[in-house]
Amino acid sequence: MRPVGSKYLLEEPLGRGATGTVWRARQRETAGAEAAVAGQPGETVAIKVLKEELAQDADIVMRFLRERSVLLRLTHPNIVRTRDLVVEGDLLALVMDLVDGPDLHKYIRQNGPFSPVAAALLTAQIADALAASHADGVVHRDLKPANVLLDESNGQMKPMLTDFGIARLADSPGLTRTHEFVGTPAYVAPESAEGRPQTSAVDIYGAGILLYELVTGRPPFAGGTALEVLHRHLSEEPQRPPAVPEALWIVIEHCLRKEPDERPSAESLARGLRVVAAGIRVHSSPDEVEAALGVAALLAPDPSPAPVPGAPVAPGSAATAQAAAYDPDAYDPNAMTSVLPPVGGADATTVLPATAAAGAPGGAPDPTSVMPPVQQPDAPHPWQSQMRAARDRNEQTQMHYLDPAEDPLRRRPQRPAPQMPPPPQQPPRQQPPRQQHHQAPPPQQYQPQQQYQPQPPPQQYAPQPPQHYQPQQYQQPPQQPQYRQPQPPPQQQQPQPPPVRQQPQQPPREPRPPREPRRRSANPVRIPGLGCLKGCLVLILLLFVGGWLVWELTPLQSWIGTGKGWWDQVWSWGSDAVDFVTSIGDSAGGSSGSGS
Ligand SMILES: Nc1ncnc2c1ncn2[C@@H]1O[C@H](COP(=O)(O)OP(=O)(O)OP(=O)(O)O)[C@@H](O)[C@H]1O
Repeated sequence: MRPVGSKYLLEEPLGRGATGTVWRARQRETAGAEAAVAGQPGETVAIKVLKEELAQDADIVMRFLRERSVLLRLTHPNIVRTRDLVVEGDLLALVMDLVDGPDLHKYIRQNGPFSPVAAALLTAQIADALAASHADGVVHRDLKPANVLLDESNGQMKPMLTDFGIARLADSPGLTRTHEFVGTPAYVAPESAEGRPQTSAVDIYGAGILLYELVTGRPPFAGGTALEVLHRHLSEEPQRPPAVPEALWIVIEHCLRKEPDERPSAESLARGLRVVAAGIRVHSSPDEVEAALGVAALLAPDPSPAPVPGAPVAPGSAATAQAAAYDPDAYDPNAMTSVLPPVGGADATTVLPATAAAGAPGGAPDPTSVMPPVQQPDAPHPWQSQMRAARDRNEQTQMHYLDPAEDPLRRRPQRPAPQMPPPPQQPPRQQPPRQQHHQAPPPQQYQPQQQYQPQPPPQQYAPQPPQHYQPQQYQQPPQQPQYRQPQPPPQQQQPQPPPVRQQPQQPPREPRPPREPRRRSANPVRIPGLGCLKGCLVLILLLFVGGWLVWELTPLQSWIGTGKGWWDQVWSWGSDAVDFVTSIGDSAGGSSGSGS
């Protein structure tokens, strides 16, 4: 079991999605005032741990924190409640209510399609959730069966919409750099596929696709590559399958209009679906049947769709005025966030930039009252302070980079360098700045096309020559080639952004002089022991054995005509030698004696 912050323990994974893994988890202690739901120790919750690559991206972390108040305040019987948001080191997690039941995608795979009545009633509840969030200015943008959980806890199936706010992360380059397709092609509205202005109508389109899938078991535009599916959304008119009653088809067809301005509001959709459900039952009254067939009258185009913050809005559309209130030129997520009422108590208020509180002191959100936050030019961004505060609050298992030179597992014994003339001076190496995720870059401008158009990968992830990623700690003396980096050729040194965090400057180490080349041995053949007494004895032994072999195995004996064995011959040679030495001694003694 893994702790998340100080308050939660991850127990087992429930599922994995494009943006992270959802875990069943347990509350260790009551959460602080910054959480929307304090919870009780021992309580079971669901925690979505965002993918590491997202959590390591300062831009996404900031985005996530900005979404905090959006996520925490969304409460509706058909919306999975977000209880808390955890930032711990490189971990980013959403704490949610645990829903006891499968998601709609799994349910359809296991049980097949719903009856038209059940599908209409289920989608009506999802439309209720959408109506509430749209009224709050929040567009889901990733509506699909996998994001609808079926709460079966009370003996009946209640659809619960989840993953609000996660789609906003998709706007960040953090996802597009992974070359994954952000969003699910089968559920993407034509305007999103084209990068056209988006409003809450994208959720209505998603609801239409979902309703179609609930009744038929598959979405209308599926199969083939993602591009083919997107193309079908743009160009193909869906055909009514035999399983879909006519009244229900009228609703689906209105939701799937290519032009977003022709789609109904979520509220109208919910009402229309209930009317249809009443008129397509087995025992419907003639009036109910007639009302169902006349449902088109209830599905008038939404006069004021909620704009997606940051998305360009079609000129002249009803959403233009609202969107203009957010920012006429570019999307400033802070402006959006600053209008949101604080959630969760006193601490939550500090989440918001100070200027935001003045602009929107709680209460119902009103997009027209958005006050852009006033920022001091050199002051840290309010969300940077918030990010730091969140990290500090949750910091438990911080990971630290360990200099390999200081790593006791990697460090080599250092011998004193021999006294050598200094090597020729190397030019100082250019140290590339290392992107630190603890400090965030300024918020990026929202690009609506970013989600579906290939983007050049952002600089911090761009493939670089290896020397651009060599941190200073990897500088090692020349005799440790495994840590050496190749000298960058001058033309490869590209201009780099200034480093966001200064590393403490380490005094430059003296490069070690290259080792003196090893002298060749004077004994290239390397006879063992040669040059010492042992060597002499070994040599004598070798000569003795060699002589024996030559004596015994060659016709040398017969040539000399001794007929003796090796030992006898050696003995007689030895005796001869002794006699010779003795005779010399005697003759020397005799001559000296005669002389005297
Ligand atoms: N609050 C929750 N309670 C219980 N189970 C949950 C909860 N949230 C998600 N799950 C389960 O976890 C699984 C993964 O959820 P996730 O939202 O990551 O999946 P996804 O919607 O397919 O992914 P994505 O939308 O990121 O592509 C789902 O199958 C869902 O059943």
